[in-house]
Amino acid sequence: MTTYLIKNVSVLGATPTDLLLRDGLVHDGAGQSADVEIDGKGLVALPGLVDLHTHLREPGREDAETVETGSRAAALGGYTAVCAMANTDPVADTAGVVEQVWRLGQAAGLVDVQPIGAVTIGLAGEQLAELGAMADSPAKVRMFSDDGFCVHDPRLMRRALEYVKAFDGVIAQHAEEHRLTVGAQMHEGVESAKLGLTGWPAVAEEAIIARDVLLAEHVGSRLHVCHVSTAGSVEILRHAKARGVHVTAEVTPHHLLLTDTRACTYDPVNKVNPPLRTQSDIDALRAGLAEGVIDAVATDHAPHATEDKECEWARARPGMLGLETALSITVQVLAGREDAGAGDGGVTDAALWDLIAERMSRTPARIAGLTGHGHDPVPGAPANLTLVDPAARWTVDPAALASRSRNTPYTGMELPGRVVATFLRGEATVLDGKAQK
Ligand SMILES: NC(=O)N[C@@H](CC(=O)O)C(=O)O
Ligand SMILES: [Zn+2]
Ligand SMILES: [Zn+2]
Repeated sequence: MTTYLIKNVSVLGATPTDLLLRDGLVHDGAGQSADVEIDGKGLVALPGLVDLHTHLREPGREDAETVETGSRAAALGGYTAVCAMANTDPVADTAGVVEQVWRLGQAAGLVDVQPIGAVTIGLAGEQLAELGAMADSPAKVRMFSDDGFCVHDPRLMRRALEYVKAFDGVIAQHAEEHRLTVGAQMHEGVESAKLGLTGWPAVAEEAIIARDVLLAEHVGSRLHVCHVSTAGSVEILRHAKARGVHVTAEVTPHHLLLTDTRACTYDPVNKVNPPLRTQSDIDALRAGLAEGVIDAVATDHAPHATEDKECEWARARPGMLGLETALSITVQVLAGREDAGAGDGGVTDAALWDLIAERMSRTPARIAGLTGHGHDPVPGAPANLTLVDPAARWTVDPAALASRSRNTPYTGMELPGRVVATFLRGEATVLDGKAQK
């Protein structure tokens, strides 16, 4: 196995050091030699990023993404592990399907692919799926979600929360009161009124989060809230955490940056669930993320084939790409925030890099139970890490993305921070910004 010596790299903004990667571990590189030497000057070493919410589309929609193409996009984005959502075709609601996805991830060898199991059979919200069998499978599923749909029946949600306690599992909820979002096309507010499109009100998300934190408290289980998008949701989560409820939450990069005014383009690349909200929601989400009321940034990478996106708004599927842009967007959003203790976003901005490591690697690894991930790249740690050039700016070109789909909302935007290299158990998956497989 190739050994790597990374010279003069700043680990999370600290004074530059040399790191040696050998036998899948990080070692002190001082005075060492290796097969490949990397000039780390001006680069920041972060723990490999961990995504709690990725749609890989295999099995079923391999024309939009495969486990392999999605894994490549993830590695290029600085990720070493992704949690693959269950809304495939067939749905990942059996031990057989989750094992298949897990094996495809192993075969691709670019990131660790951790399948998420469905909560209910076929995501239909009627009968619990075989949660125990999925937990016992080689994929060792610990997180379950009907994402795309909400587990609507409170009795079923309660039973799912109770069931997964036996193996320290967690239910990840797509919080949407469907009866309030019938026909919804975008956020309900001033912009939807102007455009005459049916709105998806904030209360449809908040009502389910409020119900679920109470259920989680009642049964003493772990709840995770997917793609939190409103200021009111942040308030409910703050309240629940103060009460000691075992709830965690994620926010996507697009909900931290983009607003519902994007709908006026009628370009379905801006259509997503939950919908893009308002600037005051963004402000509350950013504050919640800095404060820790929101635990993690998760991409909700949702690739869609051209025919499902390049059509009229009402017919288009919701969802946007995220893996290859998440780190840059998060740096842009967090750099310079005083409440985050963040400085200029440069190589020595230790407060920023620590916050990024916390929200994009350590905490998501802990929530998903991925014990080999989320460790700072210091001697003794597993060599799952990424090297970022904070001074490099790049312009998003959909044609240059590794994802099989093209539905990025960031086309033409110039973003800070470029992933230079990613290592999975000491093996380079990305070098010089290029995928190695
Ligand atoms: N986020 C989306 O708009 N779409 C997701 C489903 C989901 O995350 O709810 C998808 O699978 O395409
Ligand atoms: Zn969802
Ligand atoms: Zn999703």
